[in-house]
Amino acid sequence: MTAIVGQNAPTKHSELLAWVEEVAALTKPDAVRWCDGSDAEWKEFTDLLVDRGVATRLNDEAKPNSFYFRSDPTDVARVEDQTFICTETEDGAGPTNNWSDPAEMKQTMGKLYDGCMKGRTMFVVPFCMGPIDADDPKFGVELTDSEYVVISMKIMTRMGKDALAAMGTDKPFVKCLHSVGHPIADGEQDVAWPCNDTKYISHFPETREIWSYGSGYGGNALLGKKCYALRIASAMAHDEGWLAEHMLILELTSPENKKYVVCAAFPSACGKTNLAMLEPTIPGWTVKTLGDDIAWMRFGEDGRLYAVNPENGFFGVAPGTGYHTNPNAMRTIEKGNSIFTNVALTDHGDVWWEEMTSTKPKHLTDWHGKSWTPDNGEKAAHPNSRFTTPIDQCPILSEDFNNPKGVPVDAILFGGRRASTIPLVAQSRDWNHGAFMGATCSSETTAAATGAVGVVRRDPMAMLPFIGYNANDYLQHWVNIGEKGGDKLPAIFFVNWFRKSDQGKFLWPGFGENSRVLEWVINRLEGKAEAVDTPAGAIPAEGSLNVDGLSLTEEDLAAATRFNAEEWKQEVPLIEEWFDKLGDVPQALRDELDTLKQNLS
Ligand SMILES: Nc1nc2c(ncn2[C@@H]2O[C@H](COP(=O)(O)OP(=O)(O)OP(=O)(O)O)[C@@H](O)[C@H]2O)c(=O)[nH]1
Ligand SMILES: O=C([O-])CC(=O)C(=O)O
Ligand SMILES: [Mn+2]
Repeated sequence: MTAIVGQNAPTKHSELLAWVEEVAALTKPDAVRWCDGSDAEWKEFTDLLVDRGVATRLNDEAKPNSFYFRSDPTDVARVEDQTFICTETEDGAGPTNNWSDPAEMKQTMGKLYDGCMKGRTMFVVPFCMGPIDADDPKFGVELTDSEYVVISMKIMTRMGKDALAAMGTDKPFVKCLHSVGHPIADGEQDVAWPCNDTKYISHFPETREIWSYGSGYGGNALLGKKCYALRIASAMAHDEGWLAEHMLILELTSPENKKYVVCAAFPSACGKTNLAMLEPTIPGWTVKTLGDDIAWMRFGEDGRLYAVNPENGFFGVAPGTGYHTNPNAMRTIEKGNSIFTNVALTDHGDVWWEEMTSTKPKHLTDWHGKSWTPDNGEKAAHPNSRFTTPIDQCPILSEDFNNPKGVPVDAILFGGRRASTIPLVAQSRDWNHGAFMGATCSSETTAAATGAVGVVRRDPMAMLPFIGYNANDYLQHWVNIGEKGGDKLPAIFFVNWFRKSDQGKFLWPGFGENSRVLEWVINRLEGKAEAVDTPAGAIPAEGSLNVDGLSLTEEDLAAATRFNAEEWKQEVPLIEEWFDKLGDVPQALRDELDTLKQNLS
């Protein structure tokens, strides 16, 4: 194996070479292949996957150069129960993460990795999170035995020979080890979606390493995404004085032609992709997209916070995406060069999912590979089925997407999926109140992670599954950023598109109409919108939210936007319970809870 690694290696990076050799010796692949990220490589891999019957090439007229995958039905989402933060002390991982001792975890997983790539090729996938020409480019190398992961990483990151060249001979990189955990014995046939019932998604923030085993699903297997750009990066950000957050980034231009940048943190499958690509329904406003899932925010020379999207593609929730909800996502995927996983296949070789079109096709092949008709009572696409598509195909991509310095942030929104209590929009009094809003954010669980759907849980800054260290230290870091940034920091708001009527209907139409809330947010920054102070923050005064041309009854509008003291009195003990669970919550946030209680009484 040494010979194979050494001979073909297009790098002289000694630490990388040694690590590739070490992993190859452990996992025992049949071959090692260095990936260059070229179009020829993409063609070779996708041809091979189609020949093997693993992928289906979509109809070239509908989705050129695009491929369809069905996963194993057990491997469809992130596995939070099997996700670990491995730090020297248990306190390092804090009260919200699964903790394991690093040495113990490496021993357990070392046994699983032993020979796990037999019958497969180990791919070496160099990548950079964020622009390669950044001042301090953040490199990674993923070693994986999955071709699906390689082609997905080509879409989602700056992957291949340019990243490898920029790493030189000694630049630091995050070691990302991944195996589907499904060796092929001599003479055995491979399966379409190899994986293993035993899964571990482990992070070693102190040594900046990731070990993933047993899953091929996005958030578990594309290690540049949640594992690196959130869990490991949040630990880096803590040490280096910046923020790595589960946020979209959008640029908004007002009718006066003034530009603003808004970042928004919503939990998984709660509307980031949709808001990032929003088509405003109000005249004169335009939106451009910078990112739909992750924002890295650093202080610029002028003392403001600047946001960069470390990714290079979208890994978006398919169901609910259509021309009526997110036309820009549809236009992005229609250009092709995309991967679709666990959606349904039409009889014409195109893809379909629930709510993509208002009428359902007469016949489909569903995500299980079974014949499907509209009357069979089952969903054709898995609720967490996804499209993987290059960001540069987005018709409203901001010119600043590749700007290594990022864009200065004017406002941060936190949000969740709450049927009651939380008003459509509320502005925080100041940074610490905003951090309190983020820290106490709660949301109904979605299909993006395995486990029950629709259960309300606290999800601080939409980062509960993604904080790579102690959650209290993370919250303290937010407070510290507030002290450092002072009055140059973005204003913080809380939004909730998901409040429901007593009949269980969404009160607010959402999607493009959310532009009205963005307009109110900007008008607040400009001192042009009236608000009413409530214990939950400042909410729109009557008439200050633009509802021109919106078909919504007065009652529904009032119900969507109102502050209800009774509901908030019920919320307080839940927040107290949450803080008790966290334990060592920053004093500044405990003070905010006291203020809330005082204001309510
Ligand atoms: N009612 C309502 N639903 C929305 C709105 N925006 C998004 N959704 C729904 O939220 C779900 C997922 O939204 P996405 O935008 O893909 O979620 P995301 O936050 O990008 O999720 P991850 O990629 O998992 O981090 C879909 O089912 C959408 O239809 C909205 O304004 N109102
Ligand atoms: O990580 C994933 O698989 C997809 C995602 O954005 C999330 O779950 O928040
Ligand atoms: Mn996400």
